[in-house]
Amino acid sequence: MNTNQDSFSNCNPKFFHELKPTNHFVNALLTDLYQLTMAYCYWKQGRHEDQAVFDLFFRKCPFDGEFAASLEECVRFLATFQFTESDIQFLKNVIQAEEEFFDWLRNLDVSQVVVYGVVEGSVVFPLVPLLRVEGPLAVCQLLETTLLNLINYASLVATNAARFRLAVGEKSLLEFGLRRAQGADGGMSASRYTYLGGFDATSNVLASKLFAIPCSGTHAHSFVQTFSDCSQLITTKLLDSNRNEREFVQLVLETREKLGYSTNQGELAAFISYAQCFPDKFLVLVDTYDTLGSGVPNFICVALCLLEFGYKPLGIRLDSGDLSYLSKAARKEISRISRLTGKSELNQVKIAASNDLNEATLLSLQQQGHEIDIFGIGTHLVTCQQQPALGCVYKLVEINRQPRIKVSEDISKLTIPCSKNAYRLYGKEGYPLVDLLTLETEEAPKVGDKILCRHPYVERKRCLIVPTRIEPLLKMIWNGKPVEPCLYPLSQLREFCKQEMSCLREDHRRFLNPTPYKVSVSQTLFDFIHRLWLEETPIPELI
Ligand SMILES: Nc1ncnc2c1ncn2[C@@H]1O[C@H](COP(=O)(O)OP(=O)(O)OP(=O)(O)O)[C@@H](O)[C@H]1O
Ligand SMILES: O=P(O)(O)OC[C@H]1O[C@H](OP(=O)(O)OP(=O)(O)O)[C@H](O)[C@@H]1O
Ligand SMILES: O=C(O)c1cccnc1
Ligand SMILES: [Mg+2]
Repeated sequence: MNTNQDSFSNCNPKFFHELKPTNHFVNALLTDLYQLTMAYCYWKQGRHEDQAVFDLFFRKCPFDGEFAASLEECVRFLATFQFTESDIQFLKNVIQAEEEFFDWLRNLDVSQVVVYGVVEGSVVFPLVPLLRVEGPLAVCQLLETTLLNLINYASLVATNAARFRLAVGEKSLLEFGLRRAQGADGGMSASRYTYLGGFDATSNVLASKLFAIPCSGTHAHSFVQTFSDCSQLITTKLLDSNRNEREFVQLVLETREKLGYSTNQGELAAFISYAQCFPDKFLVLVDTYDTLGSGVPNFICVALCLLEFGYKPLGIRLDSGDLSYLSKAARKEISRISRLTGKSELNQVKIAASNDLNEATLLSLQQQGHEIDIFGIGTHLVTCQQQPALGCVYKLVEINRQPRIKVSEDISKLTIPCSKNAYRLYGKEGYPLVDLLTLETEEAPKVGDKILCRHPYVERKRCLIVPTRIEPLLKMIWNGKPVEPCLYPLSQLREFCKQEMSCLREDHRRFLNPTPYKVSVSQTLFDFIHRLWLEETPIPELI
């Protein structure tokens, strides 16, 4: 397996003035038309400078917990937000507006915008703002679509990765999804945010370079198929670990003879060729012809000879069939030969498995028992087949210091009005117990106080908590310019994410019917919501 960890990180805060979105498509025009039509109406009404507050949050998730991801890209987007002359010329064809509106757009910037966000890699729960965006109404409105686009998939795929991590425990997880991802950006984002969510490496070379992710991979079936027999090998020799050139192919053929294997000759030639190129990274795909009848025996022959030459073979990859059965059978044969030859190092080789793996197959494999050490996962990871989109929304909660609410028949679609703060309250055992939303103007909750936490909508649901620790969740990340520190190396975010996961109580983490984590509001905010709710809903007259 080839692994490259010598990548650079582009997260140095010294380069704030050079901040640019990673994807060239991310700019002020990457938005929905309706943001611009609304902006025009605000401008016509002279309301574009009204002071607005928007919350970006999600309402429900399958996991009862998500990871916030892509905050760095939000900052990068804000750092370059402007309409270019060519954007303006294009927009003149799209919306009928007065010339002065386009002059206003031309000079628009986000210098008056303030953004608070939860730290990238945090576990976040429904209704808690991932971002709180404050500033002039029109420009805050214009940010909606792009911020949602940046956060939704990144957070979803990071969460999906964390679920795969939960399913396999400490085993290695490789991301193989580039070929199946939704376009180039989908592939790049998947590699980046699945690493954040707990994968160990990616096969995506560009993502490895740009985001400093360990790069890892094996080979495809085509490589095996191109060989017919050992006569195609350009040399029969190999340098041993002491740099002495020695006959290798003959030794492999003799080993095969001695062990009594009758295997596919082309496959054997392919494995020898791979070993000659990567003698210390020998991990080969064994299912091209017959996993147990040919692939595994061929691997064993070459691996034994590599050991003889002073190298440590890495292992095999299974890519079809019953992965539980095949991994156990392969391990058994490897152990048998290890005992037979007295080569105990052979027993240390790893078994990798791939082929349409998803959360359900991983959990089932755990139940059945298996000998797999490394899982390579592509399609189901990057496409998030279990929940293909995260439903973060961006809602107005305050205008000119006046609270705003969105009323809905569906109680889960009510918005929580006002500019708010969010706190995570921890209990005696050290686990987070609830997230508490308060009015921004309220005093912060204090450790040791008895705090009444109310369900935002259901009157009878409430609890008292005496927190042993309180973490404010929203930190200022943009104040007309980036607020330091807001950019962290991906590896640091990954560690943080791991730590966040381990802090969650077991019953919140389990796959089947997890206990919902409580997101509450203070008594003051509760009263506020319910008063506003009644005020904004007309009383129907029955006739
Ligand atoms: N022990 C197992 N328990 C549950 N699911 C498994 C197990 N082993 C493999 N799988 C899954 O079963 C599916 C098998 O795929 P499929 O029916 O296409 O056969 P295949 O092995 O890929 O055959 P092919 O030789 O055509 O590639 C894959 O999604 C794989 O992840
Ligand atoms: O199955 P995934 O989770 O997407 O993982 C990546 C897959 O991509 C590769 O083969 P590919 O699917 O291109 O061809 P194959 O299935 O015929 O081997 C690899 O062999 C895996 O099977
Ligand atoms: O390196 C691999 O084994 C690999 C990479 C991408 C997709 N499937 C497998
Ligand atoms: Mg496949």
